Amino acid sequence: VFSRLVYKLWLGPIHMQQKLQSQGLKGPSYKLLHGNTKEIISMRKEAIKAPCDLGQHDMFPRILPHLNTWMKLYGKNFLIWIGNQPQIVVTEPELVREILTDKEGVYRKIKPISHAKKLLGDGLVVAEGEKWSKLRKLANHAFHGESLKDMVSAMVESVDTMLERWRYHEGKEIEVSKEFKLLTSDVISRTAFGSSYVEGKNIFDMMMKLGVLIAKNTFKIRLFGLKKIWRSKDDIESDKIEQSLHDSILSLVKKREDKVKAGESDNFGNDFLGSLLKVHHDIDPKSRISVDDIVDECKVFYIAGHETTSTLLSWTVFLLSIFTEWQEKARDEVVQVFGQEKPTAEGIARLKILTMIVYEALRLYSPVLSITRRVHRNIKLGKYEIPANVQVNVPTLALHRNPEIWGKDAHMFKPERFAEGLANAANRNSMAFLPFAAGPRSCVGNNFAVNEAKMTLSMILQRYRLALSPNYIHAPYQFLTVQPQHGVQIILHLL
Ligand code: HEM
Repeated sequence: VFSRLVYKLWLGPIHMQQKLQSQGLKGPSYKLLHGNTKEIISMRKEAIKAPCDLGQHDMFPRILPHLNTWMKLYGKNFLIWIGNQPQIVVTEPELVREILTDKEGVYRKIKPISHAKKLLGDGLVVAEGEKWSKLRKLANHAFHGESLKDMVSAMVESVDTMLERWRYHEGKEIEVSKEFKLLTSDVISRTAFGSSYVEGKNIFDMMMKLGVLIAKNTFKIRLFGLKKIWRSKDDIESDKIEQSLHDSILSLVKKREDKVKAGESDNFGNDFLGSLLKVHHDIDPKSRISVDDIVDECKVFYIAGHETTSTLLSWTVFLLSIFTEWQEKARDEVVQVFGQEKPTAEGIARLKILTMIVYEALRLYSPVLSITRRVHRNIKLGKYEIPANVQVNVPTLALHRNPEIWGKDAHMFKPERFAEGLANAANRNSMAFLPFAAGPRSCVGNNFAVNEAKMTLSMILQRYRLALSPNYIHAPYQFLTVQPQHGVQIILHLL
């Protein structure tokens, strides 16, 4: 046991470090047990001590200061250590393409552990192989094409409910990031699960509590096997939350099933939950999914379906409130397309300026910071020979602000970059803009999120002129996604 431990914690990492360094993959040196996590934690603490200047839109040095420092020292691709786990940070677009477009299953998802496992289970975000194909097919159907068009009226209803609350803040300040959390929770509840935010409120509350535990324990190194003999206060709490979360989602599922059993409905419904239940009851056992799969899938869509989009909305409103010329342009376009009528799916697709603004917000304030994979077997990545079980980490923000791709003004808000469409931005480099990743595991909710954001912004712009409150403090920080730490305070001027 002792010699295995010595190998795992010291000789193995040192040997791996030499092997990778000899190929040119340099990086901060491995430290016993912690790897580089202590340095990472202290650099991150230091970087967020003071707020940013309002004109600073390059978040990389603030949110990922360790990568910013090490990129300067070690180049575009380098090696870091998360505990005794080697991780290669990759920012070269050609290598990123090899990783994200892999069809042979070499670059696999990392199975979440501890509190993250309780949040995501084994749903679509982490599933692999046949299970992934089955779940992805269901989600593709539920969140694309015609299904998306059918969701428009539910989205409009949710935005209407939010704007009703905003009436009490006209001419005054409102903190919009909280509002957008409520809104996006309501939208995903209505569109995917046929309920309202109020019904799903305890589910969202529990997920946020798990989110807090994940954030608190990120980079905490636990000795292998220790968990089996000693459980921390956070472990015990997250066990309890996981159980309650499971029970709450199950009761939502049962409610839908009971309606069919009682003859109140002749099918499980056309929304995402309905399609999951249909597959659960499929006559072909090979096609079926279990109840636990349904619960995990609901968890994934509750969390992925609202947290990211609310962050996107907060940053876009922040940007519109300081770049008022773009706010005016976007409003002119919205009024031209919809007048004062409610947005429609066809009209949303015609909003060119608003799309450019949303893309530029996603480039600068990308809600998801990085994409991580585990190398399943020995593989050649560009010129590097990567051994199995090494992780690769693509910090998408590093590509989004790369001046070699985007030009010297990469750190500035310039929606005109996207004037010729997504494919023609960034010198047609398709790996330069990755807010939704790319390849087979790219975001299944991409169109849903962009539609929801454009719909919400259209309805806000039809009614209000947005001005940034002097109380706003510019402090992007990471909590699951990249959030405005102190919210986004906006003054609403009725038009
Ligand atoms: C602005 C909003 C959003 C952003 C920036 C975003 C970003 C991402 C990214 C970067 C990934 C890839 C993660 C990886 O490969 O490690 C991803 C995957 C995923 N996203 Fe999103 N997302 C957004 C909205 C949504 C919404 C609204 C939903 C659900 C309705 C959703 C559901 C998912 C799912 C299920 C996956 C996993 C797909 C798979 O592995 O096959 N996302 N998202």
